[in-house]
Amino acid sequence: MTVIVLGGAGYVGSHAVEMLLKKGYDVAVVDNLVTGHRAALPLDVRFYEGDVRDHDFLNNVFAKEKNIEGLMHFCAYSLVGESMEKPTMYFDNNVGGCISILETMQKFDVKHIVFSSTAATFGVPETSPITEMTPQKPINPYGESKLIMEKMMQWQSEATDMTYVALRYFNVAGASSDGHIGEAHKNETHLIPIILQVAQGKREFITIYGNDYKTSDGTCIRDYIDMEDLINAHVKALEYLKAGGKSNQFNLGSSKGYSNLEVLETARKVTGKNIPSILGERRPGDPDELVADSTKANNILNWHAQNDLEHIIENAWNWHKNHPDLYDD
Ligand SMILES: NC(=O)c1ccc[n+]([C@@H]2O[C@H](COP(=O)([O-])OP(=O)(O)OC[C@H]3O[C@@H](n4cnc5c(N)ncnc54)[C@H](O)[C@@H]3O)[C@@H](O)[C@H]2O)c1
Ligand SMILES: O=c1ccn([C@@H]2O[C@H](COP(=O)(O)OP(=O)(O)O[C@H]3O[C@H](CO)[C@H](O)[C@H](O)[C@H]3O)[C@@H](O)[C@H]2O)c(=O)[nH]1
Repeated sequence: MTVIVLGGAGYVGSHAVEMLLKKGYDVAVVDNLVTGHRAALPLDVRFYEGDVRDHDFLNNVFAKEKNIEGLMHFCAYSLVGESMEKPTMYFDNNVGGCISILETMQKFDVKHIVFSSTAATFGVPETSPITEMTPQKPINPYGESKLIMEKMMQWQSEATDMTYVALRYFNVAGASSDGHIGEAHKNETHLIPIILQVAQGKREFITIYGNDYKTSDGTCIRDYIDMEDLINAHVKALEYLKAGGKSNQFNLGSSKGYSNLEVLETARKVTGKNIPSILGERRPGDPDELVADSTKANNILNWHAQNDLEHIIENAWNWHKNHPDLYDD
């Protein structure tokens, strides 16, 4: 039985492929490489290059991969700032891709899908930490597109016998512990990899966006989740669905928040580098604090984050040091 990983050449998807293979699953990967890297995948994995919005392409893949027990779906555009400038591009790819995937699942009677949602579906929450009962009120097209995807999955699961799990990631970071794959976004905007690029000497300084937020030191607070913990949750979610679990949604984080300055200090400690920083303006659309309450994932999936921020940065630093040019493609 096969698991198809859609978006498997991306940052999160490539770590999912690695863990599924390690655990003995048969894996096939679909990716159009718009932001992904072929080099992030093992050479011998079955790889289909194409766009999930292309119905004929996806039909051909599903027809070839006969015994599909489930999908993991990572394909998306996922930059908040870019989504504010190009909303239709985000709805086209994220929602359009989801329509095509759900239709193809139905046609080929594929029963289960685990997919990436995001803390960005919550917008600026009124309370913290954020549970699954917290109202979802996205404040940008990216978060809105992911909320629409969640709702499409829900309606489709009511209309057919497919089941899904939406995993709402908080801030994903880190790399595989053996150091051979890691975060290699073509257009990097995330805090930890940018800080590590400064530590490597590839950038002069990190700009910390704003210090007048309603937090202890004035900088934003985020909840960082380790890549390997995150992928573990995907495997548990797939097994939960295969065992007959009902469609569900889970918030995934460590349940502990770190301010941007605390992240910077931890990176200085891990790398032993000075890492110069300057203070900049607030970045539009940044909530003060996003911290997950992952009790539900613990109760139902028997999942909790095991690795702390220091471990996350150690693995990320290991990857960045050993891959100064990231992937070569
Ligand atoms: N990285 C984070 O902190 C974070 C947080 C919350 C949610 N997410 C979600 O997790 C998922 C993976 O994120 P990532 O950081 O690995 O991003 P990524 O850009 O590295 O990976 C996305 C992958 O999907 C592929 N893709 C995109 N559109 C496609 C299409 N139409 N057809 C085929 N392939 C397509 C890309 O080429 C890429 O390989 C995304 O859905 C993102 O929204 C990420
Ligand atoms: O150069 C930088 C980059 C980021 N930041 C700050 O660092 C914090 C974290 O920013 P990231 O860009 O690393 O991550 P986000 O919190 O914006 O977003 C990430 O986590 C979200 C959920 O929490 C969504 O899932 C989203 O897709 C994902 O990119 C924010 O306060 C941001 O302003 C800086 O100060 N300087």
